[in-house]
Amino acid sequence: MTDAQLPFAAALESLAKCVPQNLIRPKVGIICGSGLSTLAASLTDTVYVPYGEIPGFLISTVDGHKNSLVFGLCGDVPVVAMLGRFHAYEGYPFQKIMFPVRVMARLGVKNLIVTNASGSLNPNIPVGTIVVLHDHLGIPNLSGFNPLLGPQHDKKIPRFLPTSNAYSTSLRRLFFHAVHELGFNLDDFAEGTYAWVSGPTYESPAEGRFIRAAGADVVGMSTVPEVLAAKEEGLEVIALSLVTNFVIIPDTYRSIKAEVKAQLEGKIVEDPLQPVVSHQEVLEIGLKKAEIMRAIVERVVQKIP
Ligand SMILES: O=P(O)(O)O[C@H]1O[C@H](CO)[C@@H](O)[C@H]1O
Ligand code: HPA
Repeated sequence: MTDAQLPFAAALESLAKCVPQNLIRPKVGIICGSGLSTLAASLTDTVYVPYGEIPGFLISTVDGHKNSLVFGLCGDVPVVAMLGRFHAYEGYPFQKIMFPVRVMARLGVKNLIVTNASGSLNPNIPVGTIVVLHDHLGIPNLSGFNPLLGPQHDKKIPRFLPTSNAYSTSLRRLFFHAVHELGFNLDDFAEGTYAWVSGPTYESPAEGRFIRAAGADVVGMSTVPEVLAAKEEGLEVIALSLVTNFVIIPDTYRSIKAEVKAQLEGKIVEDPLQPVVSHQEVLEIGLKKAEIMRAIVERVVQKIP
């Protein structure tokens, strides 16, 4: 499928039928990451449209993703939020993963707030930190799986999209002003580079070490396709990553050979518990921190000129 075959007209028509006039031209779009669907909880006058009722939309199969587009007011600003997103590891093609962003752009959205859950690779960025992305390292982009590969579907969109300016400096500035105005300490928030991996496996230690060495601070399995589509559509983008776990990157490996040798010498060898990451843990941190994220996102939306 190419972008030209995506059902834009049908999606817009179906939304126009169920969303009232005062909400159908949202100014800001929000994508809620894993466990972060409550970001839209403070919207008023809400209208929920299940993804299943929008032509061209997929169904997220991941826990913590709610499968509705919600239109509503944030103060007096009309916004649209995706309660749940689509990931490549679900077996979905990139064109379809990016489709909702392109629909948002056609509805009139000019600013996109993308959120996600991520693992930290940086010892200075603890679990629970909200990281404002200033760059990304798209591992699939570098290995022949750039989401924008394919025919140029719209001559108005540049064939060679620059990405050095992917993350809006003005929205990032608004974010830190919002943090300050809400009484939070700026030093509790971080700025960093997001490594995008395809998933669905969490990183092996060697993979974690590799992307850390390449300069990433956090890692996740989403966001970059949406950001690329948003940039193609001319949107301003801010991406907020909630660190839900540390990527396990031991300095040394436990030597099973040494342990067996010790056992053979009659020594007692402990078998320590080896921690592993789980999506449950990701969702739990999301639940704990979503309220702070919601308050800041709400304030940022109000401050967008
Ligand atoms: O990026 P979001 O959708 O927030 O979710 C993150 O959490 C899931 C893994 O726990 C992956 O989907 C990863 O990308
Ligand atoms: N790795 C990749 N994606 C993630 C992680 C992680 O450690 N945590 C949440 N999403």
